[in-house]
Amino acid sequence: MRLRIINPNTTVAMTHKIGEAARRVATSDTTIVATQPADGPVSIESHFDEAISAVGVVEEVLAGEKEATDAYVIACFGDPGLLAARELTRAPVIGIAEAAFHAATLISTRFSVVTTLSRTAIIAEHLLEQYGFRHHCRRIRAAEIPVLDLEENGSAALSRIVEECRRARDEDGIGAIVLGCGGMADLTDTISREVGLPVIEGVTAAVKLAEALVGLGLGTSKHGDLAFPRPKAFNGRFERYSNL
Ligand SMILES: NC(=O)NC1=NC(=O)NC1=O
Repeated sequence: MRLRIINPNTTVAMTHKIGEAARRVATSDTTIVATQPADGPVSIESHFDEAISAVGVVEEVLAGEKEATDAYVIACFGDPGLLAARELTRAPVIGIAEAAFHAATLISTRFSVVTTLSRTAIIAEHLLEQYGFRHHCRRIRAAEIPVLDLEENGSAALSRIVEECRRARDEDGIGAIVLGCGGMADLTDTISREVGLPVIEGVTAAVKLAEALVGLGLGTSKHGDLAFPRPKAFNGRFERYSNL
């Protein structure tokens, strides 16, 4: 199968990191295509960044539809553009937050999230509510690191994430920790060893869920609200979306 993993921000180094993490867990007959939009924010740390990045996600799904793509992963913890992307394809589209929450509830009754900046915590909170996992999550913590610090060798990012994971382990009464950023895709093993709890990271969880859905012959339902958008005219810079 061909899996397109979309980094919704425009930082190529993070796309490569996400792609490598995905390839480490994918089966031998899964081809991973890791991409990012040409236009958009270098990192996603606010509602505004999310809104702009959703257009890039849509562009990447439209591109994937021209290449016989079997599944898509949206590799940003806010799952930007997830439902819009699902309307554009019959393939499964999985967000890394949604995937991580599902995986966490299958191995623990309670989990905490450790994300980047506390101002993005509300985005994860909204997703927990939307996906029905609110009562499984004890707390959404932030290591207070800008997303792109995760790309800086020698930054304090890893130590701050580990510290916050240790606090979650000791204070939250949980069985697992969810890492709240696609940029943490390469940190799972290190953090799990340091903290001594199962650590779930959304990129790898989403890849395996995508493989499972494709293996079951399941894709995005076209009955109801995820049907293809009604053809219509779009004006201005979005004219290319007319009558999709
Ligand atoms: N909570 C987050 O840090 N989300 C993210 N921002 C990005 O640019 N990628 C993410 O996964």
